[in-house]
Amino acid sequence: MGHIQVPANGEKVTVNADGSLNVPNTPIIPFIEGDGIGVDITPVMRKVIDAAVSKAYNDEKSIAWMEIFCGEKAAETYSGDWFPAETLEAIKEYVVSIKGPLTTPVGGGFRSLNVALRQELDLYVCQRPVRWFSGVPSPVKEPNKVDMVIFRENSEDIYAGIEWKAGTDEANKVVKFLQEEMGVKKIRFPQEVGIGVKPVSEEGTKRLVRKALQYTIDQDRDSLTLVHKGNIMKFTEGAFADWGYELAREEFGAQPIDGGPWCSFKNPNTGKEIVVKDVIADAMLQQILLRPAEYDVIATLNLNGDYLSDALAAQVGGIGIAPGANLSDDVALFEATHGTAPKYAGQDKVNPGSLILSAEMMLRHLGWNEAAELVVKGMEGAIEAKTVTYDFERLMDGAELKSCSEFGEEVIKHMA
Ligand SMILES: NC(=O)C1=CN([C@@H]2O[C@H](COP(=O)(O)OP(=O)(O)OC[C@H]3O[C@@H](n4cnc5c(N)ncnc54)[C@H](OP(=O)(O)O)[C@@H]3O)[C@@H](O)[C@H]2O)C=CC1
Ligand SMILES: O=C(O)CCC(=O)C(=O)O
Ligand SMILES: [Mg+2]
Repeated sequence: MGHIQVPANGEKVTVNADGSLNVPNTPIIPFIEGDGIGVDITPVMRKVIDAAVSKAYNDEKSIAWMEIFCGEKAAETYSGDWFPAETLEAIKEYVVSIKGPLTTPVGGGFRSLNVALRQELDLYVCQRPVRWFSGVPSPVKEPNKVDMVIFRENSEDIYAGIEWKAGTDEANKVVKFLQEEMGVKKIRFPQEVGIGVKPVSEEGTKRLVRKALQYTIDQDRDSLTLVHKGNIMKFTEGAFADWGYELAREEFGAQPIDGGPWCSFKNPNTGKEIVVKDVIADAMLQQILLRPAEYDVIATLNLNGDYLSDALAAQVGGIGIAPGANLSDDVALFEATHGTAPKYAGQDKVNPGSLILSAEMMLRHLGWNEAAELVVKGMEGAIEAKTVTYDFERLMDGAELKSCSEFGEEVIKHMA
């Protein structure tokens, strides 16, 4: 049964044949409130975005928010269905939407609702920009040197959840197949072993790296780094790097540097050199701490991207301020990097910055850059005034502790 109420005052965003968007003055934007702290941060995000849009366009534009359901609120609304079909349909039909974090139901048949959403909608890019806002407390000496954009492959890898529990018939069958038909002798304890599969394809890799390189060109960035553990997992992570370089050479005309595999090409818009390089994943975790200025756009596999996102976020203030987007060729679903932080749920305490900045990305995606600029101005102003939530307050000298909703009010105040 349908539970989505379509706002009467709004219109749909549509996609043109060339992939660009038609954005009406009152676009209908579906939102999922989210579990845990979703109840705290989502209303604050909406209020901040409404204020920015109203101010930027003199009330000539506004967002017609449309609540859609997933996770715990869906289970309550749809008699136990955590993942309603009409939610998926709405995300597809309305093209641009935003979500709060989701918990995975225990025994609900889903490994992760977030991963399921990405898979069902083929949102193959997880784009996570990481940059420092002046005044944000950081554990590193020069957080201003961190300015990277992660393109995390969002549909493949060990993250796809193809695995079998130890001791089950399925796990035993896979082990038997590997040993008897594939000649595998390296399974250390074959009797009681959980076993997983790591699919990484040429098509999946190339479509991700293509998006990352196009972004590098469009945003006039300096380099793209392929992050992988190909020295150990040669045919999955190693192939990711090989296919990434191949794409750079074949589709972007990159030429090898000193015999390769690093290569470079000229940005067709600016003539500036773009370097395509690679770094092994464990070394990358050191590099981002010691030499962050050398890294710009990053393309990586699903699990590496998950780890890198939180590690990089920590360098610029933590996951309370880390935004993101899940993208296919036409659908965009914006979401924070963090999860449901259940211990803080309903306390009006956490930092809504991550979801606000995810919505700021959404405004830019809609072409509403003036409103996006106001959001950034408001965030910068609130942080510089040291009126911040607990996560920043505990690390800042002389800061004034604000609740989640009060921080939202501060952001709005500083848009003026
Ligand atoms: N996309 C999604 O919907 C995601 C969902 N999840 C799910 O969320 C649940 C909880 O995961 P968990 O591993 O605890 O990770 P979380 O990201 O939910 O929280 C970990 C810690 O990060 C800090 N934190 C998170 N969000 C904020 C915020 N808005 N403001 C300030 N600090 C914040 C808190 O740190 P401190 O304690 O130091 O204050 C918190 O305890 C799991 O079910 C997981 O699967 C996880 C990641 C993404
Ligand atoms: O889906 C989840 O529960 C976790 C996902 C996650 O950590 C991420 O996408 O960064
Ligand atoms: Mg994560």
